[in-house]
Amino acid sequence: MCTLEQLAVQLYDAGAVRLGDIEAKLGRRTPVYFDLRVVVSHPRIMLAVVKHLQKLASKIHHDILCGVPYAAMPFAAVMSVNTNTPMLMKRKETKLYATKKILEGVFQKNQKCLIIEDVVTSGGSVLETVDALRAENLVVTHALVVLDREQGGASILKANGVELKALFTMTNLIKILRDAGRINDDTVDIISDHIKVCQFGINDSVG
Ligand SMILES: O=c1ccn([C@@H]2O[C@H](COP(=O)(O)O)[C@@H](O)[C@H]2O)c(=O)[nH]1
Repeated sequence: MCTLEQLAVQLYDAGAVRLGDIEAKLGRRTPVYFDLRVVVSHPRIMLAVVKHLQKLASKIHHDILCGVPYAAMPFAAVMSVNTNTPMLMKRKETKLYATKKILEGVFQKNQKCLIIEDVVTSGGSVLETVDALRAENLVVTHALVVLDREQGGASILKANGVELKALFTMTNLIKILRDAGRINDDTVDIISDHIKVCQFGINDSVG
């Protein structure tokens, strides 16, 4: 299995790190955006991400997996197959005809569901999935994420009874990329300043 440092560089070289003045969720601006959707085009990187997620998952008791739609669903699907763990698919919107479901897949009340996510900023996307799972009497205590942007999402999730475990934090990812010569000190400073200033709290709208 490659190291997290090697994985960070592979993600950067595959185009998963976008730098500049970028529009993020709800019209907010960010100097860095992580687009982990590119990983579906790189099976070896997919496998590397998933193996690291599986290592974290192996320390958390769970019966079933659920990826946050849509970017994390391929990660959850590959983990499910590799570890022979059933998975659920959460829809963004409830299906309007036939089954009228928000969750697809077979599950039982009180099963422990482990959430898989690509990036956490405010934690709002993870919370939407937590709410849908808990509404169906599944037990959710943990979420795994590839990147925690360290903008308050982990604390908001903790306040909602969900412990977040990340492969990378923003701080260690940009340090790895700087040490590997992919980004310079100025970029590191701009991103670090943004993270300090752009924080979410439990009273902010995280939708
Ligand atoms: O760099 C980023 C930041 C966010 N995303 C996507 O947004 C949500 C996470 O934002 P929350 O505020 O925590 O809901 C997540 O589902 C990502 O897919 C991103 O891709 N890259």
